[in-house]
Amino acid sequence: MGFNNKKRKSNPSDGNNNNKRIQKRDFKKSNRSNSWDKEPKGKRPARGGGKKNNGEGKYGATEYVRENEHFEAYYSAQKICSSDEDFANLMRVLKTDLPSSFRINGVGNFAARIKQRVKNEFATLSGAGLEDIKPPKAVEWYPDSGAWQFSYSRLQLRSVPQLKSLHEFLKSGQEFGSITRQEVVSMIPTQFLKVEPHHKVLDMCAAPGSKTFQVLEALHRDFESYDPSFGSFHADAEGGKAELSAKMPTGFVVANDADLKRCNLLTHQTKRANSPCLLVTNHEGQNFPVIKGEPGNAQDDFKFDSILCDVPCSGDGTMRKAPDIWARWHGGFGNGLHSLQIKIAKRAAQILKVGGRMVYSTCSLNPIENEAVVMSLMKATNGALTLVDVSKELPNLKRSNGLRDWQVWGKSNRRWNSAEEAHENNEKVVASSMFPDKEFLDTIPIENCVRILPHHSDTGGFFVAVFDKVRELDPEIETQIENEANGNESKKSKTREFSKFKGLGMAEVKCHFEYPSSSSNGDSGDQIKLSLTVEQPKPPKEKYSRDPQDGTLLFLNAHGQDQSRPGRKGFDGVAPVNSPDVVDPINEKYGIHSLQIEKNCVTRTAAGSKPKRVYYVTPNLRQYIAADTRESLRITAIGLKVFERQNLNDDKDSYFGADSKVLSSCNYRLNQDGLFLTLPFMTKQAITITIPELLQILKLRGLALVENEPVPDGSKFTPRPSFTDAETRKHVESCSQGSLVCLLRDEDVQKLNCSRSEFAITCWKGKTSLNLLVSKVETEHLLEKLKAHTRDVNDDA
Ligand SMILES: C[S@@+](CC[C@H](N)C(=O)[O-])C[C@H]1O[C@@H](n2cnc3c(N)ncnc32)[C@H](O)[C@@H]1O
Repeated sequence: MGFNNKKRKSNPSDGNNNNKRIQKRDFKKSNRSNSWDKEPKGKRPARGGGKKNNGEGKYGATEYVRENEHFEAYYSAQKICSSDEDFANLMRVLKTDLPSSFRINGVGNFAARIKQRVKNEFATLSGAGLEDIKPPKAVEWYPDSGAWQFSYSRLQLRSVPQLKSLHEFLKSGQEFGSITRQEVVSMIPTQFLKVEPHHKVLDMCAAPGSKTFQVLEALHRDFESYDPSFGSFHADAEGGKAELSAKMPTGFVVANDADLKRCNLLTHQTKRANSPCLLVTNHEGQNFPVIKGEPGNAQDDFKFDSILCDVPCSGDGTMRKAPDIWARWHGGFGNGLHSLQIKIAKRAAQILKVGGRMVYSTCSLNPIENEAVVMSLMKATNGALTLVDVSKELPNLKRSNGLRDWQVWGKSNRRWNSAEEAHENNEKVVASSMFPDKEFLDTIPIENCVRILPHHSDTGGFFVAVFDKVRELDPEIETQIENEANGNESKKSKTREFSKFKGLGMAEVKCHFEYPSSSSNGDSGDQIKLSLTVEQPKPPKEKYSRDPQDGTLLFLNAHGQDQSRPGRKGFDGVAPVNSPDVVDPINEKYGIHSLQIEKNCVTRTAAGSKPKRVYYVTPNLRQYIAADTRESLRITAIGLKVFERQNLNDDKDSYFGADSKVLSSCNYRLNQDGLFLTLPFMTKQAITITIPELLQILKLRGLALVENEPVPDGSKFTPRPSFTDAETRKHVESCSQGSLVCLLRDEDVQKLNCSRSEFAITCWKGKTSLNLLVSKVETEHLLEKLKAHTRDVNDDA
């Protein structure tokens, strides 16, 4: 047996080192999970052994040895199954590949059609090559057939002709955002969280964001029936605005992760939800900042209604998907992150509102990461939390109860009777909090924890515990949690202070403090080592090279008002942007004054430069970040992009043949993703077109303004047809150059039985042509959707 654990530091209980190791592995996995064409996770040889042969395995990749006597002995001793037979069943299923699964995204009117298609077309697949394979089936416990599971391998998906359309559907659906590939068990915690549209939610360990996406869906659930009316084109524009504000969630979600790269991945994954209620932050969960400023009471700490702690863990519940774990697993596999998991859960309990709900989850089978953490949390919070009995919730979900007793083993695969015994034998990571405290356990309903075992419903393994907060934490416990967090934070601020000169072309002095290992916060009085390094200046980074990390988060402030909170300053103390330059031209161009950009939008910019992108943020989320007067939140993404600067001075000066003099009055263009939000407020730059014109624009990615006038098409000029309808021509003429929106006419919307927003597209009017400003993927999707709608109409006729 070759255990690949040599790099593990001797004291993993602080979590940091192991954390990084596990994060790195997770990150690779999540990248791989984006494609339906790539090999299954874990189909790579584990360093240190576990490989069965070098030949081609079942699905064209190396097969793994899926056996580990210590694993079997450990979990048999933990009695995670009800009988020997049940355990044998578990072991059998653990050694098989995990079926694939996906969730149909509830956001958007398209969801119902997708469900219908899956039910009618894919759930009934049969024929040659599929004899031994069950067709996709709806996940029993997931509401409204919103989640599906199937067992085709990727090779089968690619090569069996009957599966071709399913394969295409999965690929394009994932890319466009109508479905999300997600493990069935990973869908569970958010269901127990019971998010309501008015909830302020914190997802503490959120990347890569599959659960955040579910939270966003829950927040936006009333929004699904929203169909914007457009300022100048709809008789009931005021009604449209009222509907927008009635259906826009008043809640929001803060999606946090300790790993910056993974925060960016999360931003990318959740972009498809088009939500102005999302804030992405980059903190260690255990140190997540407490913001002063509960609405209406600036003195109180801000508390969340719902908190999800999907903590980093050893992940041995994912063995079916990541079979390399078999070779690496040992008796101490679940010990390394136990202390960190407790710290994260305690911080969550502190910043949860009384009456709020918190869900703790892991993809581990291990009681050390599960029941032992729950026990420690319940002890630490001293009655402020109740461990909720959720046996009546999600009634079709097969599960078993939390364990009342368990054993603690070490990496030598020995069982320890106490932390002292383990320490004497050099297993320093073993902590007393890992051992079941029988007396205390008798006082809590630990069986209320939910264990999902892979053989219950042919899934991965998972653990969930649901807590309701029934009273505030005792003040001394609050102080203790706060001190732990502040201790860690103070280390960071010292480093920050010295990197103040970053990017100014001066030599940088970097200070590194090393605290004695016995101290978590450097206050122990033992010697602290300080080392200094001087780094020569690097060439300044290009501004806006990434988005949205660069620059400082600022509130737009059109007329120098709102002095109580003029703007969020960066560490370099830049002042808010001179925003009339931004706000006034946008208002003028799109007639969008009533959106109140200066009040509702934020941007990131460096001193003296114009913002590149303008993001809409819902009022309560804006209030939350505005309350962060100490600027302790490290924000990596926020809100929904509604306008984007069109740079007229670079090589796109004559963008699509537009006149730069005309455009320089407003060089911000509309963003397709934010249309549902901007449209009801627009009184200019929106036109209606016919169905054939829409079809042509989508197919040709634009139309000429004068018949057959050669128009720029990438690097060459090609003649394109023009608009055929006289009314459309009049509309196009009435708009100024730059970005505008094309919509279907009301009668066509009715004819196609679609919503007005479904086929609203942003275009760019140049001197000679009108060009699409929608990505290629989205264009294809719109085309497909338009064809489906017209087919339906023709079929009905
Ligand atoms: C199990 S994954 C979360 C999966 C995510 N909830 C989802 O459903 O997509 C655990 C995450 O915790 C993050 N993490 C590790 N240590 C952390 C800490 N101290 N605080 C917050 N996040 C942490 C990792 O970067 C990783 O993204």
